[in-house]
Amino acid sequence: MTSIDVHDLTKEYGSLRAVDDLTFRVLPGRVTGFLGPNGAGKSTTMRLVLGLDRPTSGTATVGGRPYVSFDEPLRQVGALLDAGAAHGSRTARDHLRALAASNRISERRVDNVLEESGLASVARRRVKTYSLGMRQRLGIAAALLGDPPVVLLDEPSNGLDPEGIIWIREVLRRLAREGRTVLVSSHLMNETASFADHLVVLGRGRLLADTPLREFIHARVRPRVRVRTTDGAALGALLARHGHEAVEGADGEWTVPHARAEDIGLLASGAGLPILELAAEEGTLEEAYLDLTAAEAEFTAVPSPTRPQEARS
Ligand SMILES: Nc1ncnc2c1ncn2[C@@H]1O[C@H](COP(=O)(O)OP(=O)(O)OP(=O)(O)O)[C@@H](O)[C@H]1O
Repeated sequence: MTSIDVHDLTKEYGSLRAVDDLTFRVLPGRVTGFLGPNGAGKSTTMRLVLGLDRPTSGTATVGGRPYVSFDEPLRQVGALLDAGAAHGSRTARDHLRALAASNRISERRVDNVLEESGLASVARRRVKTYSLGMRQRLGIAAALLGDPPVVLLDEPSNGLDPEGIIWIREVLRRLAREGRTVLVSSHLMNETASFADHLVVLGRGRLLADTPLREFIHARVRPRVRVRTTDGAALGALLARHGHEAVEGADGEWTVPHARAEDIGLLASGAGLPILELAAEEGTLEEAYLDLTAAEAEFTAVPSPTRPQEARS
């Protein structure tokens, strides 16, 4: 089983603690979304896993070994950290061929990943002529080149067109289905919700959550029911009589927190109100994430400085 293990990991840059005593495990067979505000320490953690930086203390290993101990690392771990990493004066094909040669990967595999990433027709163009999205596709192609059991991608959707976003989503789901270990950072909550099974969330270098996606949402956002009938006012009164703290929307529809669609439907039809719309609404990852990070900001907020008029008196 090839997991990524981060144990008591700390990284300081001068007086700044970018990663603060972090412990978590990324398991195979699922996509783990790696979330957190700007500067939370996601990229630093990935760099430490990839041996691109040395930890101040603690360890980061892949399959129980430090990344630097692998002879042919691209066959063990595929990574996209910086889409600008390819040499601009090389063609995409030559870039991948050089990577392949240094890791004993076949030329056929180079053609396969060029095809898979949608770059086959532009593979002989110099990378400096590539758009952001094309560079991003090349970075993802390089990450997949060695057919590795572990894949780390930092913001893979960045710059991709809608077709590319669907493509990367399907690639991530497939990698997980094949039993690989997949860690993906993103700021796009809808996107993350579409491919992740599990989440690791950082805030100021510390672990805020390590939990399945569904549980993360359900613990923070109450499900609700949306209901619309021919008589909004009567429906509102009915809901209030039954103890529901419902909120009326602009079109006369009501949103009922903490309720089940079947209960609300029966209630309305029992009162003779024709139902025009009835839907159970799940909370979104964005709502749950903002709830968590707002709570974190509150918890760590520094006391506001003395106001000027108070200072003067
Ligand atoms: N080489 C470095 N030297 C000094 N400080 C650094 C270095 N690399 C990162 N940092 C700092 O470490 C903190 C964590 O940065 P990091 O890039 O890991 O965050 P992130 O979660 O990936 O953010 P983003 O979502 O914006 O990419 C930030 O305060 C950043 O300024």
